[in-house]
Amino acid sequence: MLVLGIDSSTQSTKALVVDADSGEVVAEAKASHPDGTEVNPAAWWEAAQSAIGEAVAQAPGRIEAVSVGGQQHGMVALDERGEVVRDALLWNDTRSAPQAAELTERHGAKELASRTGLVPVASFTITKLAWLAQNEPANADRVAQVLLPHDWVGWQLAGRPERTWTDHGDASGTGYYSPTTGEWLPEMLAEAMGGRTPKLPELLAPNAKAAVATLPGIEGATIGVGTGDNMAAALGLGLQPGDVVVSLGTSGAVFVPAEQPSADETGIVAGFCDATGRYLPLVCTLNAARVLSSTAQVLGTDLEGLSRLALQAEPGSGGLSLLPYLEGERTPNLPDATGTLTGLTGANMTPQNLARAAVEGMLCGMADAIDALRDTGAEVRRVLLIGGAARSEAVQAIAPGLFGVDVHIPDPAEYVALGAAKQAAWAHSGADTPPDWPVAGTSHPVGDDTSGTAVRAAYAAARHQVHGI
Ligand SMILES: Nc1ncnc2c1ncn2[C@@H]1O[C@H](COP(=O)(O)OP(=O)(O)O)[C@@H](O)[C@H]1O
Ligand SMILES: O=C(CO)[C@@H](O)[C@H](O)COP(=O)(O)O
Repeated sequence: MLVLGIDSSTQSTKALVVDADSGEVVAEAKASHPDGTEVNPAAWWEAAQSAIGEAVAQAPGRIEAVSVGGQQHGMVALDERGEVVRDALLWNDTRSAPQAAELTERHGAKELASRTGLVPVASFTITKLAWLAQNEPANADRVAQVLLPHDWVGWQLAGRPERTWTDHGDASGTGYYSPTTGEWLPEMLAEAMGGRTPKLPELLAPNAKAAVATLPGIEGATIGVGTGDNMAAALGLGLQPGDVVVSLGTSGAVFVPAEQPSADETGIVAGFCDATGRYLPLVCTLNAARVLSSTAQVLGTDLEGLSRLALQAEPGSGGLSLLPYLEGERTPNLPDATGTLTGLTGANMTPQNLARAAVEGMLCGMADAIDALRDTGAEVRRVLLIGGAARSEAVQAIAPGLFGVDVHIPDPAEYVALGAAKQAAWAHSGADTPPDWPVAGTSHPVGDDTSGTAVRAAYAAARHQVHGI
């Protein structure tokens, strides 16, 4: 039986056709999304149709089920007719930072963490809706329903039926959902929207059959409930207790499977649900893979060239530290920050040191995130490194020393789309548990590499010097 998994993430849509019995990927395709932190969802649909069309054309049979994993938190506001009211504001759009601060001021971080699992930052959907209500009231008046990116793409696959739906994983990133009760908090949404009460999608179980596809090429396929991209990656990897994932895509996301919901009032760890009915505490930065591509551009090289240069420099980059807040930052909560390179001298300002400082700066943020998860009681047995930038040799070589634990690199694959495919197979089977597909990879033991301690100390000192934290 063949199933289709879709990853509608920040930079692109990926489609994988997977053999549901073996977990083997039999066809795949990708289509780009436009740049920017506000995007017309029509661009996601165009990319989805293109990637699905190409993948399905290579598939050796009929697609029985499909699911969508999508970038989390994006605000997709629809009017009475189901048309988008304005371009979606994405998770990495920081304009709603003042609304996040207002919400926290009004309710207190402790209360919000215990009610919603989150302390608001500009990424979360609720702050974007509050921004809309305050800045575009005429648009806010037209909002009849709010969806998340994966909800919207799944709804298009089904031919835009009357019913809309979502899952608990992606719902837990809105700020108007309770991970402890598993229900929406419509009063939070109404308050953020100045008393307006848009409809919310129906919350479905992780293995629900949500709808039936109408898209030519996959007509009649069961549509699974879908989920957020990080929840889909966790499902695709089949995590064991103590497995911490560091996902280096547009965002740097660090997460671990958990049996209980979390409520971190510091706001560093977001208390999300996963895509199996359990939980996924997660720390997310705005700056990951693009730190490397921007640095490669400055150095006049490509990503392989950047990796080669970085590996020619010594740990510590000759005294350079890069605070990589190129898009502002979410963790730490510095929405207006810019990047800073500290420690420059005539002697150390080499392409090799700059390249290594970019890799170290990106990974130091991830190492801080692993510590934050540990601080909430999470067991850290090993790190699994995934996402586009995990393909970099320099990243693979430098990560174990900075993280201070063994790093496992699952074979390069689209784990979000694979998790979505697994969810589709689960929904189609009606089984109690998702299928167990093998994931191959290579281990990079930390050994006696202690160079990371000094690198992280220099990075922390630079952050303290520049941002006082
Ligand atoms: N070999 C590599 N080295 C470093 N970065 C890479 C490499 N291959 C891909 N990337 C980066 O990975 C990013 C895409 O990763 P992906 O996980 O697909 O992101 P997203 O899910 O946010 O769309 C791009 O920014 C790309 O430049
Ligand atoms: O905001 C978060 C998680 O809270 C991001 O992880 C988004 O879900 C986007 O992911 P990528 O496109 O970078 O994979």
